[in-house]
Amino acid sequence: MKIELRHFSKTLKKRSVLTDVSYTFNDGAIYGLYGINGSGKTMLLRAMAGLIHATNGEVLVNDKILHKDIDFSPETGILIENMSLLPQYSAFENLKILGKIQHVANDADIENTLKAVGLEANIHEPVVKDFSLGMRQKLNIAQAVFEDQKIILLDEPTNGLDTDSVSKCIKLLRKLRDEGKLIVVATHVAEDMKKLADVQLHIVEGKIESTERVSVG
Ligand SMILES: Nc1ncnc2c1ncn2[C@@H]1O[C@H](COP(=O)(O)OP(=O)(O)OP(=O)(O)O)[C@@H](O)[C@H]1O
Repeated sequence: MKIELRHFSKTLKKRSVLTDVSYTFNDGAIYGLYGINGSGKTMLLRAMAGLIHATNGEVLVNDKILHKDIDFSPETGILIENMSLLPQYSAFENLKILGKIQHVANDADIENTLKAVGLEANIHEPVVKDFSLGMRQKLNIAQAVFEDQKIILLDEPTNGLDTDSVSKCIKLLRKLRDEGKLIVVATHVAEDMKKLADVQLHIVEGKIESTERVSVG
């Protein structure tokens, strides 16, 4: 798996939100996008997921150009802000319904993923009625990974999570990394970045200002 940005630029309302970004993301690593609010982390994830069109340049997923050769990669799992969960259904049912689109995950996969994110006690509770912010976030993480997606793009996955849950999330992502997935996580929390990312990308004003390969657990 590989995602390649080639001179990717995006202008919104006459403002450049991503400027000439070129970078290749490879599998078997966790990449951390780190930068202040508004620096362009979410936009970069959106570009990689095929959720925005380039003003200039292109994104290739496994050498296929997004919006030309393919619209999006079916092997990509995403957590981007304002995800919609079905409020009247339980965590288990939400994943079951999503899973019907691709038929990759079975009930055991769903239960195992919900356990890995720390939702085992709550999987059959109605979502909106009973779920806290952190519980909803865990379910968002679960939906991004439960179908064995080879590429996982997560925007601020630790938002709303307590310390134990952050550790669980990190453990899960490292396990997936070790299985050979390509993982990209955007965060403005320096501590999470240090614990998680094999490669840190510092995003400043819509550009990758620097990259650093570090060695984590
Ligand atoms: N629909 C839009 N129209 C115009 N500008 C936008 C739009 N959406 C986002 N932007 C701008 O794009 C820039 C990058 O936003 P982005 O959401 O990628 O930042 P971010 O690094 O993810 O920030 P945060 O840490 O707050 O989530 C910001 O300056 C933002 O104001």
